[in-house]
Amino acid sequence: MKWLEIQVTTSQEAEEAVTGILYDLGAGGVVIKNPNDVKELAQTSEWDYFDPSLLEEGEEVKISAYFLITTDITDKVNFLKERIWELKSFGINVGNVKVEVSEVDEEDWADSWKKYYKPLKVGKRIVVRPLWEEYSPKEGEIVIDLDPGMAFGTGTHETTKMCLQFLEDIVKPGAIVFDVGCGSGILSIAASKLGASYVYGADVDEMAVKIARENVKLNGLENVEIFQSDLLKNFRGKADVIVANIIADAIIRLIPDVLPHLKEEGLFLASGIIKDRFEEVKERAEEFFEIIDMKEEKEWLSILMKKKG
Ligand SMILES: C[S@@+](CC[C@H](N)C(=O)[O-])C[C@H]1O[C@@H](n2cnc3c(N)ncnc32)[C@H](O)[C@@H]1O
Repeated sequence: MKWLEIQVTTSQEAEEAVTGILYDLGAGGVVIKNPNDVKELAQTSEWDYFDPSLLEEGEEVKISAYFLITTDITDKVNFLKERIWELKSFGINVGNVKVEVSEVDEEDWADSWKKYYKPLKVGKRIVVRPLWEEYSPKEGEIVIDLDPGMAFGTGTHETTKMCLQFLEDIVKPGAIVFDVGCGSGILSIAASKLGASYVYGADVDEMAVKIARENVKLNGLENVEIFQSDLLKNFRGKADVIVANIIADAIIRLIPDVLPHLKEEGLFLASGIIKDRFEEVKERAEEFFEIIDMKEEKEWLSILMKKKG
């Protein structure tokens, strides 16, 4: 299968914002090559082998986004350039920006991020282990085996990390958990390993459903069911915890449907909210929920809510 790649070379400072723009444009996948992440990983990790050539790269970040070949790429590139120009006008140093478009085979990019992806400890107990890496768990650790393929959810993104940290605290033994927008299945798998009695995870994207199912199998879990759904449409029953790590627009659309699917004392964890959109999400959420906790990393927010008293 052929894809169109838009590769943006930009500064460290603009990485998050440019990545957000590429996701907004509907990228089917985004691969970020940030030499600083690799350097940090090399210093802090305990892995036996590290490809030294990865340390030789400079400071510039390369963000590659992949689009179906049918996409009108000229419109996307023009929109991207305008938005980058806007960032500049807000005083963000975007560096020496380069935007390049090329045609690539799926196999070429679907695997290219793997060398940047190593076992990752998130929160107090969870370790996300890419399928191709060895890891010996320490006492008390919960290991999630994962091959995210082209689905979102490696555990490295702030929004996923914050969800995992929250789940560690809120998933009680025997809980029923709904994972809306499950991507690679990472949060569903985490919920199951944290003691949930049953987990339902769904994604609108067929590819994500397939990948999540494979990851559930890989982890040998029998209490996680993955299916296709637009938000909560195909979910039945009520949950103790509903987690949704999607973009702000989807969260706003989802909010009114959450309450009928939540048990009386249930918790709703909404993530993937870019700070600029917080007020909008909060206003809608507070019609139904009380915000009881929040986490913030870089420009992202995760909000924990319970039914209004
Ligand atoms: C940011 S990713 C989160 C993946 C994973 N849950 C994680 O935390 O890493 C958002 C996921 O939501 C899915 N998604 C977007 N809109 C959706 C919708 N309307 N209904 C269900 N899933 C949706 C996307 O396909 C994507 O897999």
